Amino acid sequence: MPESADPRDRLIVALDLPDVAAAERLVARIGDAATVYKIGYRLAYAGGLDFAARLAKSGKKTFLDLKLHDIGNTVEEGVRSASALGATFLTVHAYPQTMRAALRGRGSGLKILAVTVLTSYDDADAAEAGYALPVAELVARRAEQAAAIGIDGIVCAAAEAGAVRERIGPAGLIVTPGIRPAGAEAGDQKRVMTPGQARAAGIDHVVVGRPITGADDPRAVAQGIVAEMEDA
Ligand SMILES: O=C(O)c1cc(=O)[nH]c(=O)n1[C@@H]1O[C@H](COP(=O)(O)O)[C@@H](O)[C@H]1O
Repeated sequence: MPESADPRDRLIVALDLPDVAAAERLVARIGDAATVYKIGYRLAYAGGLDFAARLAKSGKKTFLDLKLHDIGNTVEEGVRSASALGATFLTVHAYPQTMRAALRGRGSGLKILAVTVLTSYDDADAAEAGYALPVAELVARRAEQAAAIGIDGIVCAAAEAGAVRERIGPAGLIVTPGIRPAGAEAGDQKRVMTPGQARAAGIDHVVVGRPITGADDPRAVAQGIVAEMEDA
């Protein structure tokens, strides 16, 4: 994994907020304590894509969490459009057909991250959805396929980081949501670790939303997460 020059780059703040005004307020409150922001469904469908382009132009790194999965042509052209927004990261679901199409469509500077198994899933959820493999095996299988295809990074739970690193090698990125500072509510996250545990497991970036967006002092929480990973 390429050592990040700036430890703040290890934290990706999920801007899961109702509108651009709220996102602008949060980014301003966090200030220089964070450098990477993720725009997902909630904000993307509320003007967040234009905001993401502006945020990138302002010098922040942006992560378009659109979790693309469709027929090849639609994924390829969708990634091509997304590449024009100046983002650093974009998610697709880790289906081989989708991953191949995403690589065909991406512009320079955009890293494609493949979502293996959502961190809200445990083995029972995977079985309910019709997957024969337990989560850990499905993550490993998808990481192996992603590496063979040439995908830039993997989204998984920190619990799977070791198995994923074995399959993608040192250069691949491991990005882990489902991160909670000690004592924070897990909510709908089922595969959870603290920032320090995740860093010790060898991840490159953590994704954190509600512990920051819901905090009285979001800047302090962001600083604490970065510091905890520095100490791990
Ligand atoms: O692709 C993602 O970012 C993602 C993948 C995954 O497996 N689990 C997951 O929680 N996420 C996202 O990471 C963020 C986690 O938010 P919090 O649970 O509020 O910290 C949300 O924006 C999720 O959409």
